[in-house]
Amino acid sequence: MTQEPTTSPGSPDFDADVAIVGYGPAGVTAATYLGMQGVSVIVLEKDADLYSRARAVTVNDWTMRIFQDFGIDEIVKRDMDVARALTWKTYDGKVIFRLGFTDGGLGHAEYMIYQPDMEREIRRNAEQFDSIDLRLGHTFTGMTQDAGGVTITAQDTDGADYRFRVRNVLGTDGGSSSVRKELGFNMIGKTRPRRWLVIDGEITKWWPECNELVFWSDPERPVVDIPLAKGNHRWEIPLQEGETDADFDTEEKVWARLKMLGIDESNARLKGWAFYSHHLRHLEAWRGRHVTLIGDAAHLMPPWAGQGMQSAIRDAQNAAWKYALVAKGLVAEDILDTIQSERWQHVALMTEMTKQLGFLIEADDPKLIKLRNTLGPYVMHLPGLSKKMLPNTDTNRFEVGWVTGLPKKDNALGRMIPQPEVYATTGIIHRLDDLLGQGFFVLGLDTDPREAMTPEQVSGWERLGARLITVVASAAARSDADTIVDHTGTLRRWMTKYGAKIIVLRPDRFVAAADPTGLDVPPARGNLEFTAKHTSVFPKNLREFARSLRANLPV
Ligand SMILES: O=C(O)CCc1cccc(O)c1
Repeated sequence: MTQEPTTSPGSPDFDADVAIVGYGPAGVTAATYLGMQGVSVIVLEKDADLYSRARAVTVNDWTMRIFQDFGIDEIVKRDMDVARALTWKTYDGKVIFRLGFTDGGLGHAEYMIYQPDMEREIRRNAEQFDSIDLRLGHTFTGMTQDAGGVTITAQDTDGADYRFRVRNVLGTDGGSSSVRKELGFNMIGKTRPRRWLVIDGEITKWWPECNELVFWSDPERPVVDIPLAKGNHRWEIPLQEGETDADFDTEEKVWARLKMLGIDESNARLKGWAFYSHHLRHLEAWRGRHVTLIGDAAHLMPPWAGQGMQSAIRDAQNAAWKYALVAKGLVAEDILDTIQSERWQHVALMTEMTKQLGFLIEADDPKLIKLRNTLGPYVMHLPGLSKKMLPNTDTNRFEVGWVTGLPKKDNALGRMIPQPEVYATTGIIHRLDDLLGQGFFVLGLDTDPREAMTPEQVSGWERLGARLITVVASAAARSDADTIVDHTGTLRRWMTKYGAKIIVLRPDRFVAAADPTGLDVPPARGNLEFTAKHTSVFPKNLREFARSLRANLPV
């Protein structure tokens, strides 16, 4: 049966402003941000129930900052354990490499998670938004695009066909994305030849190292040994030459492999196992007219740095506020091109970093192993190594996107602002984001932004809903509703480091504009055109950029 499109109040030609296809962590993140803005969303998710197996294992400070936006960081944390380090060890106990997680200044730690619990919580939170029309068990079957929008065809839980119409679509339907297939977009890249057996269990009796994240680095028995939250545990084991999935088709055979690691039925309960091939693939273009693909639908990386799901969540954050501006008619749809340009830089870096970490476990050439085991213990003491090798505030940066001007080493453009504690007129201490809330903010250091900006700049940002705020060192300097007190001096040091008295923050906490580079609202495509002319500063294309990042990594 084909139902005719219905109309929704507020947008007579559309059933909703946005369709989200896929309700994994990226889909929920995007839907939540849009729901918070009252933007109407139809979500299609083919599975009726939450996927019960853990896939992602960790979240870092940026992802937690997103959950803080949702007001649920303290809630999800109850089901998480703080992660401290990644350690590569040999079975005789020698530590060949160790990377500690450092405080990136974003206001959160790194956590080990149990994905089904985390997902249940973010889904539960999203239920509060009336503008989200969640259709679980509904399958996306196709779409047609025209100048005004997209008509989507879908199947409901009874298998009945129907269609509806939206302005824009966000494809968050994972590695096997139907939206991507419908667009006819193909990913480029490689699939690694090794197949991995991934075993999930629950600890029933403690064993040494059961709470340590260890990459057992042995050519015969390499294992990624991961303590998940709440007593859950995961072992990632590459299949050896000649082994196939069929060699692990019974519990007995899976136990036999675990027993080689010293784990048996007295230590753990087996919850399940699966086989994975690791992909290094991405789309050259994420956007096709009114449709943008993000997360695994646009890029795939191996798991060793715990960055796959998190990259998808960050893509969703980046996309959602832009989709909201477009839905409200505040910025031209061209802004959607900056989702890829901004996010690809970070995704490429995370992919390269993952490959480097993978080398430390997958190496099977005896010469390389010798080199790794000899040099690793020295290299790991190099100052600043974990800052180089793990995601942090410096690498969170983007250079090509929705900013006014050209991001450079010594300016604030495209950087995520740290999150110190601050207070306002009540004197109650808050984390910065909690005090600000969602939206655009113009921050003036000891300066009322209105006095430092042109009336056009002020009205341009206010049109996007910006609040103008003066940042002072102490309440004695000034105290009114538009003042925040940076009593730790963190914002002052950060802005001063980048030579800015005024910065404009986007809803994702990245700097869109700053003095002295310029305080105008960026054009819809930001500096995309502008950077193309600056090939001496920016590589000709982003693949080349990823290659240069790889060359600059320390191992
Ligand atoms: O191999 C995996 O699945 C991820 C291991 C991991 C966990 C936590 C942090 C991190 O950087 C990597």
